[in-house]
Amino acid sequence: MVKNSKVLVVMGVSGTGKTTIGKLLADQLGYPFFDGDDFHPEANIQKMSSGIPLNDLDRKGWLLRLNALALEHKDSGVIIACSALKKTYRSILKSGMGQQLKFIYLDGSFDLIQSRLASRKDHFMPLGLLKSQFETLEPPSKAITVSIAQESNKIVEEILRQLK
Ligand SMILES: Nc1ncnc2c1ncn2[C@@H]1O[C@H](COP(=O)(O)OP(=O)(O)OP(=O)(O)O)[C@@H](O)[C@H]1O
Ligand SMILES: O=C(O)[C@H](O)[C@@H](O)[C@H](O)[C@H](O)CO
Repeated sequence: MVKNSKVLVVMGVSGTGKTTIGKLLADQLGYPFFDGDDFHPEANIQKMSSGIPLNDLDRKGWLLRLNALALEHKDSGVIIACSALKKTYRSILKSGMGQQLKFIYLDGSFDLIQSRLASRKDHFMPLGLLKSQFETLEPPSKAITVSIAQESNKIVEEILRQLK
């Protein structure tokens, strides 16, 4: 229920639509939206921009910052876009949150995401890192899972339906 889970983390690989869907969802629910990309230290951005995937250590401090953001908005509500690729990353994000944090997993095929990323402009994440994103991904078993092979508004409608 939205009532119990006011902190919603929109997750999935690069280009799956976290920012697009997260913003629309935030508008619908009246919660602020934060893009995890804006919380990376500069070194992480440099690394990804030069085509090198982040490792667990690179992501640790970033995930802790996002956990602090989640805790800060525990009672008021927030939407956070974060890849949250591994189970251990999701544990860090969820720390101290219990049932008040829910993951929304945007599920899509490599080919579909590749084609969307190929036409996306002005973003630091190179297309070449998509393979490593899929290799790192451990799909969540307990998440609201929605296929991205549909129009954005339909995805949001389905998420809202599953949150009820
Ligand atoms: N449902 C959709 N239908 C068509 N295009 C979409 C859909 N969702 C997102 N897109 C497009 O796909 C591209 C990737 O979306 P977006 O930037 O929201 O993904 P992201 O998961 O936030 O990526 P990143 O993690 O790399 O920041 C964008 O160009 C966006 O406009
Ligand atoms: O965990 C990661 O490797 C990162 O979060 C990436 O997923 C990017 O930040 C994001 O997707 C940018 O496009």
